[in-house]
Amino acid sequence: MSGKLVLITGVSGFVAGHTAEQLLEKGYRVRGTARGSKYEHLVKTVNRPGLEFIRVDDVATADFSEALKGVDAVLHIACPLPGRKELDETFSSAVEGTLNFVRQAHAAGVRNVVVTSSFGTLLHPSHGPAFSGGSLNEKNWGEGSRQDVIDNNGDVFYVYMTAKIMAEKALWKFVAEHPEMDVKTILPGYIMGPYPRTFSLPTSQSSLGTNEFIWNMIHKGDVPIAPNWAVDVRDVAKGHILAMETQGLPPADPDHRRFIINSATYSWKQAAAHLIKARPAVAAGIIDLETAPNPPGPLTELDNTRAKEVLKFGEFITPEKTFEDAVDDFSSPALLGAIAGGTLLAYSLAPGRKSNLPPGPKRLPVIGNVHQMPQESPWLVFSEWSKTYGDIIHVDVFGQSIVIINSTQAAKDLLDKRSTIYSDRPVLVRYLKRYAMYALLTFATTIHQEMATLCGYNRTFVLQHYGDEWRKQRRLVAQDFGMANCPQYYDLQNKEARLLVRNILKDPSKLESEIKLRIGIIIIRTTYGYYVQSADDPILANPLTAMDNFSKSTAPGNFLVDFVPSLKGVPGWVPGSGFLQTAKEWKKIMEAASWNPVNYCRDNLETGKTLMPNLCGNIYQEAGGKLSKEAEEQLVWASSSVLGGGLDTNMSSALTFFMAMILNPRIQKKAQAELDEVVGKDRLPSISDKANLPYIRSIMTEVFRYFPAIPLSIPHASTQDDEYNGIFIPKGSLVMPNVWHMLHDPEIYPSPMEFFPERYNGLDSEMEKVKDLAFGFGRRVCPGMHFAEGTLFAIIATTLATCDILPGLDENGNEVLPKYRHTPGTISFPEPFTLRLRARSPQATSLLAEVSSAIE
Ligand code: HEM
Repeated sequence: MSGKLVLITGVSGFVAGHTAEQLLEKGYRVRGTARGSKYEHLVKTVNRPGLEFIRVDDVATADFSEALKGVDAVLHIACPLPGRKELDETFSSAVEGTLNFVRQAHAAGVRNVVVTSSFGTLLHPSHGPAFSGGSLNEKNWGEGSRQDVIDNNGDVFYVYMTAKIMAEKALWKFVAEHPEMDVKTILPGYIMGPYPRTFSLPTSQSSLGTNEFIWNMIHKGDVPIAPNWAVDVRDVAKGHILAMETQGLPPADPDHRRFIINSATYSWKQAAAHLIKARPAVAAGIIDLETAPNPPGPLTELDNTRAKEVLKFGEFITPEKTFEDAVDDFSSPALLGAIAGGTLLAYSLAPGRKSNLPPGPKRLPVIGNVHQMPQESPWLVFSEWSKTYGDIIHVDVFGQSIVIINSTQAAKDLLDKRSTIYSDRPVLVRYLKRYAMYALLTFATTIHQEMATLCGYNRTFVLQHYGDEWRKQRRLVAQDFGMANCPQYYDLQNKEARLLVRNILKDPSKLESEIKLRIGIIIIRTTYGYYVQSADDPILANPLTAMDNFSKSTAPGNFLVDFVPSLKGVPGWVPGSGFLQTAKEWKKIMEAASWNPVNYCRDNLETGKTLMPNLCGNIYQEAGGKLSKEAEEQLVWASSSVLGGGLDTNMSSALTFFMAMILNPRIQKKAQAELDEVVGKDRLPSISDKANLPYIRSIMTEVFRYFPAIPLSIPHASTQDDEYNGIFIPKGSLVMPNVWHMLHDPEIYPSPMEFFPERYNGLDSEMEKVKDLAFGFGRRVCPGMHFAEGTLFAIIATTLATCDILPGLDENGNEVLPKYRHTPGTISFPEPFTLRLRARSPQATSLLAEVSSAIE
């Protein structure tokens, strides 16, 4: 068939590039399709006799008539990956990406068609069959459905495999209707190996393809738990060509026309052991794989007998050679140079996408993005980075765009002004989770991990995508805790603040537990109309246990399912699937914690036991005592977000207040003078005094600034491609405002590490600027901010009016001052410290003693 013309789609890709090279070597002529910018690049940079290019932008919709002219056979290798499209769009572009091309090939009279499919079509997207021993052959088919993907929260593997299954099934349906077509499909394992030399080398880590696994393995990275089916890219190319050349198979029969192309099952441990010997130069970069999690069951083989017998494939390249050649390519100066220049901002290399980083050595090295990601107090590290990289740091962590914003202006421009496209919450894709969890985003991953999802924590709107369900739940909370409604809860907040001070005065060692209890009481009472009696009251204790489980479930590495989300489909008997049981139990606790108080509220409305007003009670009363099932569910999950959103945050700020006061006796004196003058000593202050107490307001604001409870806010996600000041921000970016940095900018807040309420000159307009940052942005801004201020103000004013706050003492009676140190996590607390309270006067003590602890 020498001299015949073969059309290859997506010719600049890893497999297609090798296929083109091998065809040229065999004497074929090759026409390759490429998308716009790649096409331009190829035309300028590649000049090889027998090889021509044609521009095709979207395989799902393009007109291939020009491309198909005079063609003898076609190899359809271009593969539209799931990317960040809507689900239906992903599926239809996968199916149409195949059908559109094959239909046109048929219309153009081209019969010989080879289509690249995937091992993913052989098994269920859960990967269960991959870890059950035995072997898979071409007769196996995976079942994937849209509902399955949704049930698995859009897990990337589910999306990818389901799209591939749908596309290949649609193809065989078409072939059945057109039996004159000579179609074959190629099902490769994990494709690895060297890059084709005719085309440019990858220019970013995220474009290394599956070779990225090897790259990570030799750069102190981690390796995925995968079925370990290894095939050399050159063999995949060879498989396409042999399939194209093989004639006379039974027509329209997928059972004889699908070909698994796979060399062997080859574990990471085997690969590591081999490379340490064969390529000692990379040995130091390989982590100890003995500690890597084991697959959940015995690996299944991919049976390549049909390729050997029907295609006369001959010997496959061994995985050892594949790994060696890939590693050799990695150390080629050309590839290293290309990557080192661009990985931090992989986007910057695509046309129209710009880097904001200066060229040259200041760029973080390629792997540094992940390994340099700070584990503790990342806001402090990002703040340092801003000195080098500027106000917007755009990091690519294994293909996930993360935008760290260190400037108030940029945060407001993007998250407030463009809130229509920056109000989503991130779904952290598998790789980001896998790698960054260890390093970067303990805080961000806390909100979107698989275990957390299994336990049902993703149902409250704090974690939800920007959409209808979020909107409905949020409306309920925002309306009840909005500014105008807050005064209805002042009495309760005042009373609990007073009981708090009275109890800590008695026993200062209870500082933390008492703050937690009192804030818990306030929130449960205002949300459900139930007055919590003690810390072990199940109505408070259950949600606290649920929150605690949430932290455990989201702690990096605690649950294997976080590493392989698709394990959720694994049957319970598979070793290692114990997490399913735990998830079940924790889900039960979460459900009880969320439903019980709502049930209490509803069922006791008529008896009068439900204390009014309260969020749920108000909603039931408005609806005449009964809600539809859907509305009730919304209320349950909306109300459960109040404790989650309001407890730790308020508690952190209250602790910061006590810490700052211990360190600043001068400020205490000045605040007490204001309180004595405005409120007098005959009564306790109240939230209604707030308007007349500018210095107390300034202290409260300075608490928010000095030690913001959520220093990196809760990350938002973008839902559209965007550009800001020449920087391209891709759709799906995780956007993280470094609020701590903004509130410690010395240009705006001189001597930022000093607790200095005078910096606001008593001006509310200046104080608002702090709250504008500390409570988040745009449509996601904290709906409880006014309510939270009420609680905190009551605690600050009551404590200062009645007590002096003194440092705790060590065992020798020496004063111990607290240190400005953060605990890790999304919500950060000052590190534990001790204090003493001293009543300012007998009168203050008796005013506190008079506070009733009756249920109200
Ligand atoms: C000092 C106390 C508090 C601080 C510092 C604080 C801060 C924040 C911040 C920074 C966010 C993220 C906003 C964003 O994504 O841009 C947030 C969200 C949220 N907060 Fe607060 N908060 C506090 C108290 C409360 C209280 C008392 C409630 C209960 C009413 C509450 C409920 C929520 C909820 C439900 C969200 C999620 C909003 C959404 O995703 O749409 N917070 N908060």
